[in-house]
Amino acid sequence: MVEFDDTFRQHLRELFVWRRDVRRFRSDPLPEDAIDRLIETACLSPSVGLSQPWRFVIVGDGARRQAVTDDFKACNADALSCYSGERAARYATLKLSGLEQAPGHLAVFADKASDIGHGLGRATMPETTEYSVVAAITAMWLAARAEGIGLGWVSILNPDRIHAILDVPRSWKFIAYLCIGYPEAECDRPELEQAKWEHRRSADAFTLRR
Ligand SMILES: Cc1cc2c(cc1C)N(C[C@H](O)[C@H](O)[C@H](O)COP(=O)(O)O)c1[nH]c(=O)[nH]c(=O)c1N2
Repeated sequence: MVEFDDTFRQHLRELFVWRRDVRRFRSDPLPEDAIDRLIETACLSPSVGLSQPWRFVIVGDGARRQAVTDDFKACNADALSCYSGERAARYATLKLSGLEQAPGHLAVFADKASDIGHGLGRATMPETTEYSVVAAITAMWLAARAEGIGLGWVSILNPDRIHAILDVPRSWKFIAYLCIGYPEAECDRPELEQAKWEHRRSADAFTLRR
C-alpha cells in the first residue's frame, strides 16, 4: 500500500498554492515527450462511468496555431466591447493568452458520442461528460506545475471556429485550448489578482452549512 506523509501533504498543498494560469512563457522549447506525459497523467483522472471522454489534439502546425491566435484576437476584441468605462480600460490592459509565445498548444475536447462506459452515470446528467474532461485538465495543470511547466487555459475563442481549424469530429465538444511552456515567472497569486481585476476569496464565502 502507498502512504503519503506530512511532508508530502505539505508539498502537495504548496503545489496547489503555486499552480498558476500562465500567459507569459519563456521561448525555450519543452522536452519532446512533455505533452505526451502530461496527457498520460491526465488520463488517470476520474470520469463518469469510466467513459474517458477526453480527446486531445496537439497543435503543432503553424497555420492552425496562427488561425487559433487570430480567432482569440477577434473574440477578445468582442469581449472588450462588452465592457465600458474603467472596467473596459482595465480589461484592455490584461494579458489573456500566451498563444503567441507558448511552445506547446493543446486543444481538449469531450467526445459526446463515445459509448465507452456504456452510459453509466450520464442518463440524468449528460453534462458529466464535460465535467470529466475538466477534471482531467485540472490534473494536467497540477502535474505540469510539479515539473516547472506552466499551463494557460484560453476560452476566449469561438468553438465552431476551433472545430473548423482543427478539423475534428462534430461529436467532440470543445472544452479548452491550453498553452503550455516554461513560465517567465512564478507567483503564489493569480495574475488577475495582481492586475486588480478580481481577488481570491476565502472558502467561507462559498460554503453553506445546512
Ligand atoms: C474554464 C476556464 C477558462 C479560463 C480560465 C480558467 C478556467 C478554469 N482562465 C484562467 C483563470 O483566469 C485563472 O484560473 C484565474 O484567474 C485564477 O488564477 P490561477 O489559475 O489561480 O493562476 C483564463 N485565463 C485567461 O487569461 N484567458 C482565458 O481565456 C481563461 N479562460
